[in-house]
Amino acid sequence: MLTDSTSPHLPNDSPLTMSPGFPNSDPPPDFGSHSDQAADKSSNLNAPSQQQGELFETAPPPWELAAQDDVALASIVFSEAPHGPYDYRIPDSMRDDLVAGMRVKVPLGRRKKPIIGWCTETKQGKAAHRSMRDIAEILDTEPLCDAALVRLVLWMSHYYQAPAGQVFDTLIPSSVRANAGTREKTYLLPSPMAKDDELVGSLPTKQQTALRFLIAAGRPMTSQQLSVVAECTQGPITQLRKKGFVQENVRREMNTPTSTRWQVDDGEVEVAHTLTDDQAQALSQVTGALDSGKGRTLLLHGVTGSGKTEVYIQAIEHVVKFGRGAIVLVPEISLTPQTRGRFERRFQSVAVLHSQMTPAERHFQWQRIRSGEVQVVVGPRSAVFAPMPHLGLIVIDEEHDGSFKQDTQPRYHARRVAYARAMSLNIPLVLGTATPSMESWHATATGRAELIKMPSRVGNRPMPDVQLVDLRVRDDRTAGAISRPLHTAVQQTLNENGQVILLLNRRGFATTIQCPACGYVVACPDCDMPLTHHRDGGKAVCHYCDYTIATPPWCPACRFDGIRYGGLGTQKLEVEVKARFPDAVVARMDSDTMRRPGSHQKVLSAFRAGKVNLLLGTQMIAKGLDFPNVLLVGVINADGALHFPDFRAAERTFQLVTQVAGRTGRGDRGGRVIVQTYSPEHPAIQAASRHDYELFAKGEMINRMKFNYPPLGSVARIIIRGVIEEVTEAIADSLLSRLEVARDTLGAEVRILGPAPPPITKLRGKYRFHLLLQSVDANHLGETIRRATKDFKIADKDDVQYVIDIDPMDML
Ligand SMILES: Nc1ncnc2c1ncn2[C@@H]1O[C@H](COP(=O)(O)OP(=O)(O)OP(=O)(O)O)[C@@H](O)[C@H]1O
Ligand SMILES: [Zn+2]
Repeated sequence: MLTDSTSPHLPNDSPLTMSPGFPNSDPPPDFGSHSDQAADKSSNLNAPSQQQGELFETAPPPWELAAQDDVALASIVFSEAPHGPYDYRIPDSMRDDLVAGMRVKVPLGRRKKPIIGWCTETKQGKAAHRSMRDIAEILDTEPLCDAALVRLVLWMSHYYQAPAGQVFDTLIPSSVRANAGTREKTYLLPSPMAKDDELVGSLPTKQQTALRFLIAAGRPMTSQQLSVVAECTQGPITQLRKKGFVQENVRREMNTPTSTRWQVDDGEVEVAHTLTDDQAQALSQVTGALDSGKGRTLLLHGVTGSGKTEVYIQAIEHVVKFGRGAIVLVPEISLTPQTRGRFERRFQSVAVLHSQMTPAERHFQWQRIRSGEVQVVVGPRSAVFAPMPHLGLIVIDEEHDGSFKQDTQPRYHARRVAYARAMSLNIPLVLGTATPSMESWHATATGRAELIKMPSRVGNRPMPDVQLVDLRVRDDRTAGAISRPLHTAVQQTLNENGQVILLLNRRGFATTIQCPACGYVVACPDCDMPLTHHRDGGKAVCHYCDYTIATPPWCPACRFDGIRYGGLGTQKLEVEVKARFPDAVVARMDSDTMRRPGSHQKVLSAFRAGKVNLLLGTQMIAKGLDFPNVLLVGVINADGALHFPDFRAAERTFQLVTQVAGRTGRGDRGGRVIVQTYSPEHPAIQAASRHDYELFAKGEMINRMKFNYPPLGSVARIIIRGVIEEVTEAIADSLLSRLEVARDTLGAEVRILGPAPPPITKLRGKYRFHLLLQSVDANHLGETIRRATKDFKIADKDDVQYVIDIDPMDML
């Protein structure tokens, strides 16, 4: 992200307007008419194609253009194939109502019924051919996306190479599209006829009474309400309607108001702190950026416990003072009551978005946000699309977190999108973290982002001492997962009434089930990955697709009955911990124990209250938690993520160890960290043990430079999947040749690798191949793929699909 060449606001990106008046290409007769945006222009690296989104309002309004054009047209896109855009004629009766960002119904192909599409643009133009079709119906009275969000959609569609219709569906939750939790209510109001006293006087008494009540009320009423105040049955009211004395007005309303504030009573208090010098300095840099009225990116690099949240809050207070609002993105797993509470206690009107909302709640919050009453939206990556009318600031907390990248189409990164949105609105984007992503760090080095440092903890608390335990040293090892030094430290901490956090980034009990006699590994038939044994319920589960069987008591291959459970998951660790420290109250936090809504809160408040002595779990315990009595953090195996075939493996390891280490030493009693590892000399682990981000970043940047990996270059990945291995590979091969041709025609500098089987060779019953593309110029990369995949059709009978992943976050 943040590479110059792709910055949406840069002028050199720019003949990108949705310029009306561009010649229409010949449309396929059955599919409406191809829109300008789809007009076939041979791609040219220096003049990106017309469909590229432009985030700024640069196009003159349609009526200022070419007077010879004579029809009102709308560009419509669809979330299902064919995606469009196609041009439709806007009937005169709809001309004043249709605006980009609304949904419409239009005829498409030979379909019997009109289908739903999104309007991306209205314009004046020439009907391309006589049979050009008309918009059938407009579905929204107000656009669901304002002009700026429509531009964001078009930009995302271009950059991530995903159909605009799909991007719209991502921006606007289905609960909003379906009006979840609302119903239509019919209101009555007097018609002009009711002004005629003589006419009214001629009505039967009951009807007259009812009508006079309605007139006196001076506001629309439902017939129910009217019958109550007028003390009559529905009969007279129905008569009034029939005779035309009252008119009907249908409105959509929320069924029941959903409570907007919850868990305010979690026993915590939130006071405005007197800022430390670091915080005050950071805040003034952020408010300076806010007051500059410019789009700027600020990277707030503050060590764990440096009080970044307080800086966000006071910056948002500044924004709110000017009648504007802010969006705060947090990783889904840090949407804890603690985070929520911090914001809810400090602002009047907060909307917290999370994955466990009902559709009605989601819709309700969306409407609240759009109405302008919400000051702060807090939520995971999708909150970047919150329809705030006066957005003044976007904050991304833990900006390095992998959950900001969506792993289904459109595969967007919330940081990249937030950047695009902020720059187009000329507002600052604040990225906060103790462990900046290499992308953001590089941006500060090249001047595209400003660096703000908070190098010390609140109250000048020292960073915790980190001790590395080399698991290769036999004397320290035990039969279990906990080494001798870690065991001693846990015992000491418990004796002193301190609390302990243990991190193991693998859920389940045993991570492989293998037969010692024949070597057979129990694997998922659909994914070819080893199944993980889960003790509760005696299940073997595929962690990629959730395929579940009863754990086999003997080897399915050779019937040997001594099948072995190898590898270590959080369940097994829990058993070991309970055996070693029988007096301690232990809680486990992983996605298996945290399935039910509210389970997070339950465990964390028990931990806060001191009812739990030892908390163990996966990475969900590594972030954001702020508990002063945690005196020891243990990392069971720091190498877990280190040996992944991924250029980000070291970065992830550094982040995880640093973040979890940061959970201790946050109170007056200090704290220490024990990290168990087989590679204590690894630079990522060394740097994490010294809390030295810059040391890590420097070494890592040199590694990335060798191969032009991001952030020094751009990467894209194309995954091809299909049911028949040979067919899938053949299609991957033909895609490769198209990519090579496209690259050579464009003269683009792009390295293409593959097709090769990725680490996960089979997923949900489909074979997989991938192609990796690399370039120092994101534009070259994007254009090459766009050109190669344009008109690339795969026969239905082959049953092969491909997905494009721009800036992929994993290579699995
Ligand atoms: N100026 C201050 N004076 C006293 N306490 C403060 C101040 N600012 C923040 N705190 C407290 O310090 C603790 C740490 O703050 P916070 O959780 O914001 O840190 P952080 O930088 O986000 O850390 P992490 O990256 O580990 O999540 C919190 O309990 C917070 O209430
Ligand atoms: Zn599977």
